[in-house]
Amino acid sequence: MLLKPQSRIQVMEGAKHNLPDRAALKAANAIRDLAEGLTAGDLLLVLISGGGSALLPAPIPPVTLEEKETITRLLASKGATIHELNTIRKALSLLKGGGLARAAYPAQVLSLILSDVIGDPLDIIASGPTVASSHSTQDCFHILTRYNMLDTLPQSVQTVLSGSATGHNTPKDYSHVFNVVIGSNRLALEEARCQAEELGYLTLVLSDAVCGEVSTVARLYSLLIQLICLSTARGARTDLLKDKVEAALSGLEAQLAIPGLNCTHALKALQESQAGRPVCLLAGGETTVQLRGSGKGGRNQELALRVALELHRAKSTEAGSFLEKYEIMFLSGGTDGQDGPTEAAGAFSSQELVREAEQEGFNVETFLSNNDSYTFFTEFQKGRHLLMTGLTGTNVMDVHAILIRAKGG
Ligand SMILES: Nc1ncnc2c1ncn2[C@@H]1O[C@H](COP(=O)(O)OP(=O)(O)OP(=O)(O)O)[C@@H](O)[C@H]1O
Ligand SMILES: O=C(O)[C@H](O)CO
Repeated sequence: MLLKPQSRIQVMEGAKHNLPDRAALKAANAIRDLAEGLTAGDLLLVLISGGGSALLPAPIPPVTLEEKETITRLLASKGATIHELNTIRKALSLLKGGGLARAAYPAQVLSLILSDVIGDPLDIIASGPTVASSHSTQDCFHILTRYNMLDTLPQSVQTVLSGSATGHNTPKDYSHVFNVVIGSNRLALEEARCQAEELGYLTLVLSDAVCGEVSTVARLYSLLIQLICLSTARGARTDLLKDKVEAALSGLEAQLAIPGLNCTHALKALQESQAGRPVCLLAGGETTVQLRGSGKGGRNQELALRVALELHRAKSTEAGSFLEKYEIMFLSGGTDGQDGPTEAAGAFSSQELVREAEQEGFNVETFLSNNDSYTFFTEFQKGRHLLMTGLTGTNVMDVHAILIRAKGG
C-alpha cells in the first residue's frame, strides 16, 4: 500500500500464510488500545473481510498466541468447519466475538463487512469482532469433545473457557454498534446475473450457498445440464429419460441439502421463459475436496475438471446424447483470485474437453485421482482453460457459471 509520507494511516501487516503471528498480535494490541481510548463522541469505522481471524489475534491471558494457533490448526486438520473453528477462536479472544465493539464502547461503531462465509453469519465472518457472539461455552466444549481434544487442552485454555461462562461471552449491550454486509456471494452473483442478461442470456441464480464434496456437486451440475438439454425434446421416450435424470438430480439435491437450491423451480422458470434463448445458470459457495493425491490444484479447478468428466461420461448415455445439440461451458472461480496453492483463480471446461484432452494424450481421470487439476489445466492447450485474474483483494467465496446454447443458435 503506497501511503503519502504525511499520511495518518498506519498500515500493520501480519498473518502471512493466513496464520496468526507476532506481527498480527502487535497490530491487534494497537487496535485494542485505540478502541479502548475512544469516547462517546467518537465513531469507530471497521472494515471486516475474510481472513480477519488470523489478522486479529488477541488471546485472553493466560492463553498464549502459540497455544491459540495450535488449537485452531489442530481443529482445522481434524476437518472442523469454519463455524466450529471460529466459535473456539471467539471464546479465546479479547477482540473476536464482539470484543472490539466492547473495547470501543461508548464510541459508536460502524462495521462494513465482506462475507466469505456461506449464509453471511455476522458473528462467524472473521470471528465477528463487532458482533455479539451467538455461541456459549457449552458450544465450545461440544466442539472440542467432537474432535477428541478435551483431554489434551492446555490448562490455560481450560481456565479461560470455564471462566468465560461468566465473563466474555455474557451478552452485552451492542446498541452502539451497526454491522452491515457490503459484499457477499449473493451480491456478486446478482452482478453476474445483470452482466449475463445484458449479453442476452436467460439467467438464473441457483444458490449462493453451494457446499458439499466437489465430485457430488459436479454430478449435480451435470444432471441439471442434461435435464435442461432434454427439456425441449418431446415424446414418450424422452419423457422417461427426463424422469430418470430428474430422479437422480432430486436424490443429489437431498444428499447435498444446499440451502435454497431447487433445481425443479429453476427448470420450470427456464421452460416458462422464451424458449431458444441461451441459458446462464449461476451459483456460489465453497465445495470441499477430499485430498487423496499429491497433485497441485484447487477446489474450483477440480470442480471444472470433474464437470467436464461427468459431461463426457453422460454423452455415452441415452439422456446425454442430447448434449450434442448444445454448446456447454462451465466455469468455477475463487473471487479472491486464488484457488488453492495456485496462482489461478479457477478454470473453465466444456463437454468436449475430455475428448480433446484424450486426443492430446491427457488422461483426465489420472489427473483427478491425484488432485492434480492445476497441472492438467496448465499443460493442456497451454493453460487456455485457466482463469487467471490475479489477486482481487477481496473474497466472497467462489462463483460457478453454466452457459448452455443450442448449436447453430
Ligand atoms: N491439489 C488440490 N486439489 C484440489 N483442491 C485442493 C488442492 N490443494 C488444496 N485444495 C483445496 O483448496 C482449499 C484451500 O483453498 P484456498 O487457499 O483458496 O483457501 P480458502 O479455503 O479459499 O480460504 P480463504 O477463504 O482464506 O481464501 C482447501 O480447502 C483444499 O481443499
Ligand atoms: O477469517 C476468517 O475467520 C474466515 O475467513 C471466515 O471469515
